Amino acid sequence: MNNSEAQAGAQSAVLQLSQVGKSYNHGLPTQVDVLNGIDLTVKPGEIVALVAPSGAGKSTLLHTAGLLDTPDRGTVRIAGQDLTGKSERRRTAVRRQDVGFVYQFHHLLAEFTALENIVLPQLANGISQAKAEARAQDLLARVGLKDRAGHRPAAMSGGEQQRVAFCRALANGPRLLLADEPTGNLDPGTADQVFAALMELVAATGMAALIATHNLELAQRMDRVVRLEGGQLHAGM
Ligand SMILES: Nc1ncnc2c1ncn2[C@@H]1O[C@H](COP(=O)(O)OP(=O)(O)OP(=O)(O)O)[C@@H](O)[C@H]1O
Repeated sequence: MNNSEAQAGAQSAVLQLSQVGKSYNHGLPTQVDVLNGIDLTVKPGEIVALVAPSGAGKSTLLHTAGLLDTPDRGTVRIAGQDLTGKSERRRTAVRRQDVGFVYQFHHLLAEFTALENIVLPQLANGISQAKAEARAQDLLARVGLKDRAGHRPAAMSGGEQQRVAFCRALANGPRLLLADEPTGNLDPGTADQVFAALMELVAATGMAALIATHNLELAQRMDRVVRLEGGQLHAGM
């Protein structure tokens, strides 16, 4: 790749981490470099699997990429904007607009229906009730949950709840989806269904996705696998 190709690639990237570093010193003389020179580019429509041994820094990496945490070194760019050292207000605005998160446990609001859980973040973002409901219905239909719109989380299976959590993460049309073990709590068959729904959503929206998983079989089905170990990213498992 020549310089202008590298620049063009960087410009079209949704997420670009350059030489990102993060250290903790635990109050001890020895410092732990959890992230040490991380370079990662994720483009629109690309799903990248992040695999890592427990404690390797997977959550730290996802939180840094999603602007929930700040790196000690290096730069984090989302949709071409360098957000390193920018105000918390600006970072929060970009996070709300451009980043969707999904966790191992769905964290849906128990007293609200599936539809309402997907509508609420849109209302908070200034979208009208009618538009928000239409989008929520559309997202639910895409993940095969059209007839569960009126169900509360307690009346849905684990896999259904997690599919609703994906819809909620996508409610405001983020460019980047970050997921931390989104199928970690599900049996293999359900994990498969949830993953298929995720693939469908990424294909339909052209989002970029970085998905941390311990499930190597699912990881292999993504576009690319990166492994975090010793503070660095390596290609493949
Ligand atoms: N706020 C903090 N202060 C000090 N050390 C921290 C802090 N957050 C994380 N660590 C340490 O950094 C390392 C990476 O933590 P992180 O939560 O990112 O790991 P992980 O790969 O997500 O782990 P798991 O897969 O077990 O959830 C761990 O050794 C952890 O103890």
